[in-house]
Amino acid sequence: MGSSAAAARALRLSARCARTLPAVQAGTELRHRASADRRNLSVQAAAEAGKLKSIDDLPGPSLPTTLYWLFVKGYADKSHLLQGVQRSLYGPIWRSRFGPFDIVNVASPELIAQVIQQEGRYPSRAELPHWKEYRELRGQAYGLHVDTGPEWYRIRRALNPKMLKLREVSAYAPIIHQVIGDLLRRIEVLRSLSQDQVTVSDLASELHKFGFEGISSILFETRLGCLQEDIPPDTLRFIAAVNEMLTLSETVVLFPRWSRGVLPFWRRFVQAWDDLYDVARSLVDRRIAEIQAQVCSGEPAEGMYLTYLLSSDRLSRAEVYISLTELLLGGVDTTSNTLSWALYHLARDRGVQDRLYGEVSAVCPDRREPITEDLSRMPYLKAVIKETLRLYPVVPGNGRFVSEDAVVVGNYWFPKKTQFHLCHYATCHDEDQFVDAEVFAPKRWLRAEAPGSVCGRAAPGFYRHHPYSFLPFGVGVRACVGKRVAEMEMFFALSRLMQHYEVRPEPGAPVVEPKTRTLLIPSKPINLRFLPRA
Ligand code: HEM
Repeated sequence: MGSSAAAARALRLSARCARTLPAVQAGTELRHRASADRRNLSVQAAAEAGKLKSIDDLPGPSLPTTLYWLFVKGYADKSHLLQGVQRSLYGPIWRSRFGPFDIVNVASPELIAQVIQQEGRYPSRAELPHWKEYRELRGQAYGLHVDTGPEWYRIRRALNPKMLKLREVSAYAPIIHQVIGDLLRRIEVLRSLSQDQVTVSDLASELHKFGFEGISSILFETRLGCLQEDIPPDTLRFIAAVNEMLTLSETVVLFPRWSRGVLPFWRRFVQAWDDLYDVARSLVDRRIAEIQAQVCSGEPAEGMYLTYLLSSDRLSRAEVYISLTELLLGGVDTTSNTLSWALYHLARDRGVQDRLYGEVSAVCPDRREPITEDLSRMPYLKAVIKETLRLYPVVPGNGRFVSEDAVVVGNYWFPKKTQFHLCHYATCHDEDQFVDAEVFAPKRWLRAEAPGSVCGRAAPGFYRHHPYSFLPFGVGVRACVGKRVAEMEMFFALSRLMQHYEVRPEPGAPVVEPKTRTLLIPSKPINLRFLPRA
């Protein structure tokens, strides 16, 4: 264990030495520091003058109250709902303490904006001591989620260009369409095997395979065949490991280090991470071998994401492994759950589905595959995805660990190293921000439409929600690196599914509520009927 941790440290040190910040950047950093110091002095002065309250003045539940809510009232897997309950009890900012956590919850867009504005140059979501411990145990690089400060930023800058630039991401359209073609064939097979010849059961699990195939075809430039009849064992292993790791991550962090050998959680957590990492590493290695073979035979080594990352030479091999593991981890459940919820609502709302179908067939007649340029003429398609993410933000609560400076939020002063929890689920479901907040109404996102009613109720101010009340991909330099890829996958998949099928719920299908397992996921299987369009 000691030697692998030392290897990781050596790797990080050598990376640091090789990439000393250029003078210009250092200058900017000094200026940034100076202005932060000035702000800090005025914050400190205000606090000392007694104008500001302190963290100890915040309202919030005691430990027994929290335990009561979680385990007696049953909010343990519905922590997204607890945000709204606690906001109504304590107001838009409150403190909760639980095990090793001491958290300041923020549940109004104005206060969330204040936290983000003070997040500093290298924002951090949360300290993940148990993820760090695992990486040190295995001698791996830290990667995006664990690394902090300039080290995080260096990795992020290497990953951004082929993920966040629209022009670059458009190059992935053909491969995404190929994968969607496989999804359509898979749906045909599943329908034909079902009792009534139209139902696809547990849609979310099928869309997980689609999500895995989609993102890995971009990242690893390899088709894995996740949507074929015989699903590759590594795909199943990865999907199971994501579930296990995310579930255990919430538990492991509560227990002290000495319990690692006594309780079963840590061992299972390590095994889940091993599976995630091994799958990603073997995909990277497979592609590297292909590239080497291409180069040896004089062929140009062309590719998409991984080829670019390797050839840019900005990350060490260990950093490439962990970055690809993290991109894969971020890119499967997020898009697949969002698509599941979108289809779930479209099936229940014929009006919305007809309108979406009308838009898709007007822009892409005769089932023409949409191209990136078509998307600017599909505002309703975008509105459907936005509305889905508003009702079901996959990341229902985000974090900011403000480590560099003291900050002021509301009229409270917080010392540095305060952990903030940004309650996005609560703000997305806030009636003050979104009229008829619990109703699936994509048209609320269409600015061109005259303000009217969502469900028969007049709604002046309809569109005027605060921009920080809806941040499904986060915000600022730390925002989701896969946003553009995710949107493209979801826009194309949904429009092609609409071209081919009308979706309907099973007769007597139950209402499916979301539950929290770090991410917001369906609490029961979603089964839908896929009726072929004429
Ligand atoms: C519906 C789809 C998705 C949603 C709603 C989503 C949402 C988010 C959110 C809220 C964050 C935190 C941002 C912040 O702290 O401000 C995040 C981070 C991240 N996402 Fe996504 N995501 C999605 C798809 C993807 C995809 C497809 C990928 C991979 C290609 C991905 C990879 C990541 C990574 C690696 C991070 C960490 C970035 C960092 O810490 O620098 N996500 N995502």
